[in-house]
Parts: sequence; C-alpha cells; structure tokens
Amino acid sequence: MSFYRNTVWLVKGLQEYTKSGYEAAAKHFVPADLDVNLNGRSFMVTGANSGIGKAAAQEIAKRGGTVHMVCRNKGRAEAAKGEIVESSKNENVHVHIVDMSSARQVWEFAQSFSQNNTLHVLINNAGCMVNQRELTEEGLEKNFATNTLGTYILTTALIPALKKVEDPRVITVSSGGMLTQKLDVDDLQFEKGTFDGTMAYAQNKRQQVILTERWAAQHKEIHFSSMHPGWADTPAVQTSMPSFHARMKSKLRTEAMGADTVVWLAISAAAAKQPSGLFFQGNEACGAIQLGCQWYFSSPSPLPDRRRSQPQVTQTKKDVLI
Ligand SMILES: NC(=O)c1ccc[n+]([C@@H]2O[C@H](COP(=O)([O-])OP(=O)(O)OC[C@H]3O[C@@H](n4cnc5c(N)ncnc54)[C@H](O)[C@@H]3O)[C@@H](O)[C@H]2O)c1
Repeated sequence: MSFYRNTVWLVKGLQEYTKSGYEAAAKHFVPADLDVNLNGRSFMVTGANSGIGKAAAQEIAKRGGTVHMVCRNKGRAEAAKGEIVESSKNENVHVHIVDMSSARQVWEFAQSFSQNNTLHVLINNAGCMVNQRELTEEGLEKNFATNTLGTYILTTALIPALKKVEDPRVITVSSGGMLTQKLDVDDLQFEKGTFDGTMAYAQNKRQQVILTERWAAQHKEIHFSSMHPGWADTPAVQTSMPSFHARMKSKLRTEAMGADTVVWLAISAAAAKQPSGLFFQGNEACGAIQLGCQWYFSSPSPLPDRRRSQPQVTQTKKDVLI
C-alpha cells in the first residue's frame, strides 16, 4: 500500500466516512425515496444477524418486505430474527444457515433456494477481515473465500432466479478501503510475502467492485451496485480493527447510518434510475474517491450523491484499476 494513498484515504475518511460526514450528507437526502411499501418483494441479506446487515434487514422488514437472512451461526441468527420480527411486526423473516466461506455450502444453498423461493433483491453484506492467514476446509484463504468467492458463487447462482422477477437488484457491500489497493490478480490467495489482513480485505473489496461492473455489463436485466457504508460501529470493526475502533469510537456512524445507502439502493425508485454497475458512497462529497481519482477514476467529479435527482455519474477506469 502506498503511504500517500493511505494518507489521502485516511484524511478524507475522517471528514466524510464518519458520523458527522453522514449528517452533512443527510441534509441532501430525499426522505420520500425510502417511503416504499415492500409487500410482495423478497430480499436476501447475507450476514444479517449483526451490524449493517441486521440494520438493513430491519428497515426492509419494517416496510413489509420478505427477508431471507443468510447467516453462519444459528443461535445468533435466530436471536436477531426475533428482534427484527418484534420491532417490525413482520413475520416474513426467514433464517438460512450458510457459511459463506464454503463454496460448496453456498452453491448448494443457492440451488435449493432458487427452486423453492422468489427473490427480488440480493444484498451481499457478509464480510470479514481475518488478520492471520487461515485456510478454509476447501483450502482457500479465508478472506478471499468469504468476501470474494462466496459473494461470486451466491450471486451467479441466483442470477437465473433474479432474471425471472420485476426490478431485480444486487447490492454488494464493499468498502472505501478498496481505494488503497490496485487489483492484483497474480496472488489471489495471498501466498507471496508477509500476510497482511487489511491488504487482503482491501483486495477483496476491490474485487467486489470489479465483479459488480462485470455483472452489470453481462446481465442488463438486473441492476447491480457496490457501495461503501462509511465507518460504522459494528462487531467487525470492534474485533478486526480494535485500535482503529478505540481511536475512532465517538466518530463512527451507527449501524443504521451504515445501512442507509444499502437500503436506498435496495428499495428506492431513484436508485434503479442510476446506471447499473456503479460504486456508491453513503455520503455526499465522496472526497476520498475524488482525491484518489487521479489513479482510479476517469473524471474528477464526485460519485453519485445518492439522494439527488440529477446525480453526477463517474465511471471507473478499468485499465487503471486492473
Ligand atoms: N463497519 C464498517 O465501518 C464497514 C466499512 C466498510 C465496509 N464494511 C462492510 O460491511 C459489511 C458488514 O460488516 P459490519 O461492519 O456490519 O460487521 P458485522 O461483523 O456486524 O457483520 C458482518 C456479518 O458477516 C457475517 N459473516 C462473516 N463471515 C461469514 C461467513 N463465513 N458466513 C456467513 N456470514 C459471515 C458475520 O457473521 C456478520 O453477520 C462487511 O462486508 C464489511 O466488510 C463495513
């Protein structure tokens, strides 16, 4: 990681990925965008038992949508489901136990789900930052297996089901951390050099953004987006980045703030009017990307402010990215 790139990302992140960054951006939001009745629409949220995924599931359930929670741990999933049902008064909340780091489990789940259910929106939210190099039972590096391969298999396996419905969408929760890395396709398993979990995570998040662009190009019937939720106070941040969490705690967004753009992308008519395949940030100025755009983006203009009727759209420059 370049020192300069990291510094730019951190300085702009302090201004824009924090709670105050969210509050400044929220002045331009259009509340009516989220005033949607989701009765009859079905949403799958991976990693829905905590943090951003649970907050997004809650917002969807509150509006009457059917929620399929894809979680690894049955006890935690059922507890979260209970809270969501209680707060939303919506009984259409279902738990599916799947370890997203297991390619076999993800594939088998997606096949059986598609045969028995309808799906309108897939939210790829489950993610991890494992700081030691660990392998899954299938012999894959764990961050890659969870963040990239699990997301890839679930999405591609559900594409036929998504193509059968009206207004299908896929939202992938990436991270602004991906801006610190160019894609490195030569070492997807992080076998070379000293292992760095933060770098592996940033590579995976970059891979999710590029997959989103590729899916959008290949499957025009489906609306794809990737996004950065800002810096939110969630279990992942507390456990995987304890010193960052300790320093930033008072500045971090709430889980609901982190989920806000996910929900907007998943349910609003305004989001569906955006071109498919873009990367969104949850706040207005998207300055880290703007500064990073010398390397990553073809135009110095901001990424779409998701609540404006006439957003500026910035496309990624693939030759620079790759
Ligand atoms: N919180 C932030 O500041 C922040 C910033 C950028 C991106 N993100 C992204 O947001 C997403 C949600 O993270 P969060 O911050 O809410 O943390 P979180 O820990 O609350 O949520 C992560 C979820 O993923 C699930 N998960 C992890 N590995 C899994 C596996 N193998 N199988 C099934 N589920 C698995 C966890 O159980 C949990 O429910 C992640 O993709 C993360 O990378 C978060």
